[in-house]
Amino acid sequence: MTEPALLAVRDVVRAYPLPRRHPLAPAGTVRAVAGVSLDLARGESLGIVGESGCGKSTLSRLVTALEPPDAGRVHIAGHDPNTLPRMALRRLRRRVQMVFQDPMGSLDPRWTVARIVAEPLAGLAPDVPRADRRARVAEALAAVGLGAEALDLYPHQVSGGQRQRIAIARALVTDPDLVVADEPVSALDVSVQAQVLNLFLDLRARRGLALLFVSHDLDVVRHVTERVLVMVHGHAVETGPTEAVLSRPAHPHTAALRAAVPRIEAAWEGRARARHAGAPPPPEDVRPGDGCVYRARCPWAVDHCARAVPTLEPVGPGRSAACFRAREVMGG
Ligand SMILES: Nc1ncnc2c1ncn2[C@@H]1O[C@H](COP(=O)(O)OP(=O)(O)OP(=O)(O)O)[C@@H](O)[C@H]1O
Repeated sequence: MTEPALLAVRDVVRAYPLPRRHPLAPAGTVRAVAGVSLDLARGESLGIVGESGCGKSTLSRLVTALEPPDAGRVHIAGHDPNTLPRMALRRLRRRVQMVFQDPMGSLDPRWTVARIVAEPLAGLAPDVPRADRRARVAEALAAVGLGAEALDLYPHQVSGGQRQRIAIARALVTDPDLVVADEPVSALDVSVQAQVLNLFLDLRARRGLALLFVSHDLDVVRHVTERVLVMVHGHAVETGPTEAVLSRPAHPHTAALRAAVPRIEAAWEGRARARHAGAPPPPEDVRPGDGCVYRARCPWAVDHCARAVPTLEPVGPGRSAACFRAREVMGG
């Protein structure tokens, strides 16, 4: 019998209530993820890219079963985590771990490194005897290049790069098959970003780890992933081998992301600031069933794009794009 895919995601949808602009305004929802499918095999790496607010983080919460989808399904190693009994869900969670953007925010400042890294073992792997936990923690720290001297330190006593290594060690301690990393280097100094990215590459090679890597930074995704999925307003609009997609985009949004990195960066930072001040309003130009999600911004849009919704169609080896004019965008 063939082994099921490590991760199989089909048409997942996740909607959130919109903040009301006025008490009398009708309640609405934003579809943060609007019907995305993806597959990931053991040892594979997939980058999820797109602008701020396109649904990358929501998608990563769905695939790690931190949230259930409103529609569609997520299967991890053949199991739907949202229907599993509690003990079976625990066993499955060991196999999928997450690394977040801000290690300062995701590591408890009152806990030692030893306790932080051991935490998933206590919660998800109660079968690992207490006496063995410290050895497992030391092994996970060694895997990220930290020695036993780190065990009794607190997060504020180490550098930003080391904090992210600790977060990665915590993700590795249950010996997962898949790590989902959500912007894991964007809070780090540029000088340490490369070290952490190389650590992900190294861990993949040594442990056969599958990696789902969320980032707004195309260069970062290019460095660490073999395949990429580009999102716009909750939709997957292009997917395929990373190098092929980023060097010769088939969707106008991929081309815009690639061409306008400084502009996108500025917008990303602006929105990140706005989010801290309160949730930014979602784009007004998109309604489900209202033609192509990208058409309002698309330099290539034609009348047809307002009448029909493009679906992902093959555009090359292992590649697909959701654009009626993909072949023209590719210049072929
Ligand atoms: N818990 C939530 N409650 C309400 N709205 C949410 C929630 N999480 C996400 N959203 C909304 O869903 C949309 C997608 O957000 P998400 O954080 O998934 O995007 P993102 O691409 O990861 O953005 P960023 O790069 O800024 O993190 C946004 O409009 C956001 O405001």
